[in-house]
Amino acid sequence: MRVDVVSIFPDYLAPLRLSLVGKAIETGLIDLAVHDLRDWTHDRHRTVDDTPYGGGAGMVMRPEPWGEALDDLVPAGTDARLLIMTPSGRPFDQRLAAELAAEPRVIIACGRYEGIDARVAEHAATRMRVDEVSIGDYVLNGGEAAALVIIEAFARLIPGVIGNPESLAEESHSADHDQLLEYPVYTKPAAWRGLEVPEVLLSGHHGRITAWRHERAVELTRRRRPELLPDAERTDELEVRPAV
Ligand SMILES: Nc1ccc2ncsc2c1
Repeated sequence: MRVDVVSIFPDYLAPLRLSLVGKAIETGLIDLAVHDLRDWTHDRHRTVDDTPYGGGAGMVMRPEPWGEALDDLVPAGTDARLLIMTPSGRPFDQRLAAELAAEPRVIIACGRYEGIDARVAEHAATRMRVDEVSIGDYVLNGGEAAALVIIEAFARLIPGVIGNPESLAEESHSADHDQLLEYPVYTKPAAWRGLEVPEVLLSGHHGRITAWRHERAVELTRRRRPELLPDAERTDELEVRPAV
């Protein structure tokens, strides 16, 4: 898979050369190229922003550098998927991560300031698939952190990137795990600062361990993310219990 990232802070993407994604790059599973948007400017100050039409605070990223960058990175007739990082985008989730892991080519546009001129997405959509994507409802200074999150999330799903693919199976939000949150995990020592590992996990009884883990996953999901519960596991907190 080829991944291009365009940003005015390309060094922000340096961590991608480390750890899991870095290994995938070294082994050739991922071909990563990070570009400085200012390479597609032509004025002395390498200007990438301007004041917003209609007024308002802040600055907007000019369309011309983005247009030229995408022209160079995605020649006519190339099949590519453009992800534009923006707080007003569709929520990023594991389903989208899995979709992206299967793409041959992904370009990630990291917006800054008040955002990128809307015509960039509109024009790109005439010749490639475009998704405006958000990693959550909070304030960041730009899209670079989001690009790091999204690349890690889909890169680890590419076959061969993770050593043991079985470890993908039971992770929180994975389709194999009914979208439940992951159950609590423990390792040695069996007792630590007066806290014991749940006895069932030491029992060697795999059926009981599996059941206990599912119960803990449902309990955790019900408490922290009830909207993720499958219908079969939903119980109404205010459920009226018959008087004894
Ligand atoms: N502030 C903010 C929040 C989410 C997000 N996702 C991609 S860029 C971005 C920026």
